[in-house]
Amino acid sequence: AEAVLRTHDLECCSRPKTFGTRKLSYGFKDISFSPYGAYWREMRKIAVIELFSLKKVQSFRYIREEEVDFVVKNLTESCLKQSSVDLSKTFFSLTASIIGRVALGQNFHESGFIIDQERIKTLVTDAVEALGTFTFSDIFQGGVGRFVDLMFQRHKKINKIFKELDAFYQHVIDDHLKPEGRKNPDIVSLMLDMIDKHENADSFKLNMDNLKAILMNMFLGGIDTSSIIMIWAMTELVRNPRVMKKAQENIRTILGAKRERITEDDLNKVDYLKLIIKETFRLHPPVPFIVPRETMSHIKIKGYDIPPRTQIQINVWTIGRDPKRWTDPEDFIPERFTNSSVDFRGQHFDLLPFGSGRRMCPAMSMAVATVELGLMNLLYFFDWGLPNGMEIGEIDMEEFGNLTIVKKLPLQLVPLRRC
Ligand code: HEM
Repeated sequence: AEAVLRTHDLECCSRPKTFGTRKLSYGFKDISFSPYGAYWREMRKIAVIELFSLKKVQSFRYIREEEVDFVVKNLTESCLKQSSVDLSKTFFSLTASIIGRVALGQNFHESGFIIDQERIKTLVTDAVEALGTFTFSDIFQGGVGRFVDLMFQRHKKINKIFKELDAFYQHVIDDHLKPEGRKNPDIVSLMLDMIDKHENADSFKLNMDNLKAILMNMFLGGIDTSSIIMIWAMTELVRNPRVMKKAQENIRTILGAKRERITEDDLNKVDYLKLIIKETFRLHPPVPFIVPRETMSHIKIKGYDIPPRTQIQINVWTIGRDPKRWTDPEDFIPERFTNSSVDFRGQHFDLLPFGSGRRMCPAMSMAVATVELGLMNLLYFFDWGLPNGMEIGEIDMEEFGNLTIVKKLPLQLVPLRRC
């Protein structure tokens, strides 16, 4: 669709039934990414009010800060060896650790955890890819599509991934159900408390499947996306030394030399980094087609009639590079946002990395806090070089993926400790 959709149009859309819910409900019931219908309204209310509210995001601040400190410590060790670092891996590990601790109260670095980070990476990557792949049921709703998918075993791989994730969630839930099991204020503990409270409610009753659906949403929606935007931001910065230098000078001047730690108290002091993040979202939205929507009622766009239950794909990647909307759209120029009110919070339809309207990303504040803190630390403490005499023009910019778009080749850079 052209970028002419008004907020009202996005309000008239929900998720297509075939997206997530059907695909993921083959292996086991009711575990879904982005549920649809009346059920999602209750789940979304819980997510927005109880799990991703600003207060909750603040309460997990210490986890983000500790995990970013851990990255800085590891990078400092790599500096001593003067070796290159796989920043794609570093960022994935950072976001996985944060989500792991926020959601489950457990850390993937800890030995003895039932699943290691490499396996989580494989599962999350495969699951996101499976979600973004069209199946016959997407096109032929009802029995025919499902039958053809069954014939071609289109769901076999998806089922396998989701069964493994289900077993993992179940294990963590069982641990939380043991006496003394709910010692951390993590999402599993919070939801188990809610399930207890809801037990006698007349209306919507939360159950274990709802809890697993929330965990699935957090794992598949939160790990990949936040790491992707940090990878692209660092890639653009090394390709644009002027911007990198300006960003580092800005951060180091404002925060002063010899700081031992950068915390979230520092985030609002530095403006230029915020412009860099906006510019990265414009050129590299991690979810280029946002997540599929379906019209709930008849709507009219630019004179075209769109009937109910039509699948809508909104190409925010193209909107972000549209020469009618942006000057020099292919260039990385954070200054374009100086004195501009355009933001990514769902109100400006030129820039929609988190979507908009009733199904927009409920965890935007949490994601932005992670991205800002991570990048600010990397830019304050380190200078960054290319490995093995590589030239800027040789940095590979190929994209890869379907539902999320990642830099195809890992980003390898050499850190030099500065501050
Ligand atoms: C930079 C990071 C992120 C980006 C770019 C992003 C982007 C998006 C987009 C484009 C959507 C669809 C919005 C729409 O249809 O209008 C979405 C939905 C969603 N996101 Fe995020 N997201 C990010 C981080 C996160 C995190 C950290 C979490 C959870 C921990 C999360 C959880 C969700 C959930 C649960 C939905 C589905 C909401 C619904 O269907 O009602 N996202 N996200």
